Amino acid sequence: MSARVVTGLYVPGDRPDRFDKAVATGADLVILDLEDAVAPGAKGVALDAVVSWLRARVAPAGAHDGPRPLVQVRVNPGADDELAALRATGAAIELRVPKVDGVAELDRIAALTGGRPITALIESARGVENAAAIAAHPAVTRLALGESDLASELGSRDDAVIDYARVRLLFAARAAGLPAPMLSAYPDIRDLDGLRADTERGRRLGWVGRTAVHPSQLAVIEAVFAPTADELAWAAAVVEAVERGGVATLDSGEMVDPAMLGRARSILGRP
Ligand SMILES: CC(C)(COP(=O)(O)OP(=O)(O)OC[C@H]1O[C@@H](n2cnc3c(N)ncnc32)[C@H](O)[C@@H]1OP(=O)(O)O)[C@@H](O)C(=O)NCCC(=O)NCCSC(=O)C[C@H](O)C(=O)O
Ligand SMILES: [Mg+2]
Repeated sequence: MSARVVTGLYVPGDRPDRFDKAVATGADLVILDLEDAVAPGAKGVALDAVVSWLRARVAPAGAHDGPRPLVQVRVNPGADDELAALRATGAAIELRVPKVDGVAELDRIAALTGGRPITALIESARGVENAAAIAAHPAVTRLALGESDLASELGSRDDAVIDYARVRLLFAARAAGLPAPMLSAYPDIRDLDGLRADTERGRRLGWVGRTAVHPSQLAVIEAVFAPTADELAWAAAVVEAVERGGVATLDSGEMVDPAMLGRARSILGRP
């Protein structure tokens, strides 16, 4: 996946009236949720709704440009019937697999997905400890962190606990050549200041993007990850100076060299 993916929006699978609305928000990623957003008694209705919508609205796998936004379906753990039904749609979706804590289950799931990319949602202490192996699995194209489930298991949502998990997943993802993960959903939809502060903390740790649970959160996420004018100017100066001659000194006095090119190019959105 090379296109920019910074904002994601979850929508419950049993709310088909909101699927097109989710797309219309302009989020880079729309996640149709069959797992925790759907009550146990509504799982079948949700799967039918998701399958119908995918058939009607999402291009087949292998179509030239793939769908925009990117569409993921979050399945239930162990729900092979869901994987089979989603595969049968032929739609160019990705799978978001929750509660991944090891690679054995990924081998089984990967065999059922028809080669569709998997985002492994890690939300347990065991999953965090196994993050490097999970990231290295050939079917996994992204890691994600489920902070609410993790906090439930650990009995703490303290910043130190969350940051530890965020750092572990960032290293695991990057060591496996995966993109930096997107931050977990921020559950308090009225607290946009809290969302901003927590997203800024995640950005400082190297995470890129965030999933939202309400459309009102998307603008905050987009703003936090938009490069500032200073960052853009710095990045342009680094690229120009280094491409001109290896080591250089910016007007600010900062020495720059090829080691800084990766960060500069990523700020500029260049490969
Ligand atoms: C959180 C919500 C239940 C709030 O719903 P509601 O109170 O009905 O919202 P509003 O009245 O404010 O809606 C205003 C308009 O916005 C549209 N809307 C709202 N939410 C969405 C959405 N998610 N996608 C698309 N459109 C949405 C409404 O239709 C209204 O439109 P209009 O009538 O035209 O004005 C609800 O937002 C919601 O269900 N959110 C998603 C919840 C979810 O999926 N949760 C699971 C993912 S997070 C998770 O699982 C955590 C993780 O695993 C972990 O462990 O950390
Ligand atoms: Mg969860």
